[in-house]
Amino acid sequence: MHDGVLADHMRRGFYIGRFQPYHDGHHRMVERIAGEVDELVLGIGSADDSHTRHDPFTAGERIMMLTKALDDADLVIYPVPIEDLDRNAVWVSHVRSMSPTFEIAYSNNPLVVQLFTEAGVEVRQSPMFEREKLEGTEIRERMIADDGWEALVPDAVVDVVREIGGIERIQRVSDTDGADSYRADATADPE
Ligand SMILES: Nc1ncnc2c1ncn2[C@@H]1O[C@H](COP(=O)(O)OP(=O)(O)OP(=O)(O)O)[C@@H](O)[C@H]1O
Ligand SMILES: NC(=O)c1ccc[n+]([C@@H]2O[C@H](COP(=O)(O)O)[C@@H](O)[C@H]2O)c1
Repeated sequence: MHDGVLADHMRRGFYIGRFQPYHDGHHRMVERIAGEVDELVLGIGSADDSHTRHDPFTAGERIMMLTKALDDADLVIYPVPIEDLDRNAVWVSHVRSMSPTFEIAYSNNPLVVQLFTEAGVEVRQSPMFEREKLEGTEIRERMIADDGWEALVPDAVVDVVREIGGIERIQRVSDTDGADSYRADATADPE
């Protein structure tokens, strides 16, 4: 089939987040997006970050979370890891180089909105859903306390977090964050 014909009938969106973890706020946003596009690229932002209090989960683990959570959705999804760059000015080109093509970008992140808008990409925002609790930072704090986080993420995400030992990991790395913990001698005297 000719590309132009396909584009006339099918819309593909792009939604990027760190998804640390993928939670019910993200899920509600994707459900809303599903009413507007046929296919959705899910950009796994800061893809190379993991094993810290702020970014506990690897790109692969985040792919598992959102793929399983969206198993029943009436939407074709393409999870694509996107590493960070030092230069915001070329970030949209970087995204495009990694992603299937898309017509609409979805984000509530002001920098992401700014960069896509400057690049001439249509950007759509959504309301924030129950933001007082549907926030990655709040959910990670609850994971560290292992108290009440399960109700704020899709059931499939609970399963993935349990499968990968995610609670033990975030508890452990949140104790050692700030130390150069990948170096065995990080706390040793440099002399
Ligand atoms: N509750 C929510 N309702 C609607 N959109 C949300 C909600 N939470 C996050 N988003 C949006 O989803 C995108 C990805 O967000 P992100 O992965 O940073 O989650 P977060 O909850 O803001 O996490 P963190 O606290 O770790 O920054 C952003 O555009 C963000 O504004
Ligand atoms: N210069 C860059 O690398 C650049 C610019 C804008 C957004 N991002 C990334 O896009 C993602 C945006 O997601 P959030 O809305 O979850 O913050 C983050 O991972 C952020 O680091 C990276």
